[in-house]
Amino acid sequence: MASENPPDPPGVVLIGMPGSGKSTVGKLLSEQTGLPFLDTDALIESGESKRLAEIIAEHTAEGFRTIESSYVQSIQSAGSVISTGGSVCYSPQAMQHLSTLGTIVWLDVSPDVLEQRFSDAFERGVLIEPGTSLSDLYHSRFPLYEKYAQLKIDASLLTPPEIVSQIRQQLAL
Ligand SMILES: Nc1ncnc2c1ncn2[C@@H]1O[C@H](COP(=O)(O)OP(=O)(O)OP(=O)(O)O)[C@@H](O)[C@H]1O
Ligand SMILES: O=C(O)C1=C[C@@H](O)[C@@H](O)[C@H](O)C1
Ligand SMILES: [Mg+2]
Repeated sequence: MASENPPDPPGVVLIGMPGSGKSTVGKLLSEQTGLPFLDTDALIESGESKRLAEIIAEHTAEGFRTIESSYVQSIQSAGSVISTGGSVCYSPQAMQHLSTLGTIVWLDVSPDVLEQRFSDAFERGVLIEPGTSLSDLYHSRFPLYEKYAQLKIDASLLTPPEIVSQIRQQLAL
């Protein structure tokens, strides 16, 4: 787990698997704390004027990672709540930049629960190899999320308000 001191001003950066609740929890945390909200997936879609699935289809998974990394590195909003895309963990440069914008909080949700939340991973444009399960993806990304997270929330059995409450308590927000 990363151990850098939280940045000032106290932003929050949410990372984790697709479907782990980063966007849902991020919006709620922003509403409760008054910190501005930014979703990097929305930033990319708006910048490219295309849906994520279209961008991935056009540029391949590797191309999407490069695009995502570039958008994330352009963010200047320290002191915000930033919900990231699940694949941002593949870019060390993006993760380094995010660590200057806020405390990196990992919403860890088990593959079983993720499966129940959505079954259309391919349609959503998740960077997952055909024939690979969400569970495989979870286990392959686990070490990356663990490496960059400064705070891990075991979020499988919690509601969004409960997750927000834990984050606020842990970060004194
Ligand atoms: N704690 C939770 N309990 C139950 N359902 C949840 C929880 N958090 C999110 N959800 C639901 O799971 C789905 C995915 O949530 P959300 O879009 O916030 O995930 P995400 O991490 O932002 O995914 P992505 O990486 O694809 O952007 C939504 O339908 C949302 O309502
Ligand atoms: O986890 C992933 O591979 C992704 C998650 C989404 O949030 C998007 O960032 C994109 O569709 C890739
Ligand atoms: Mg999201």
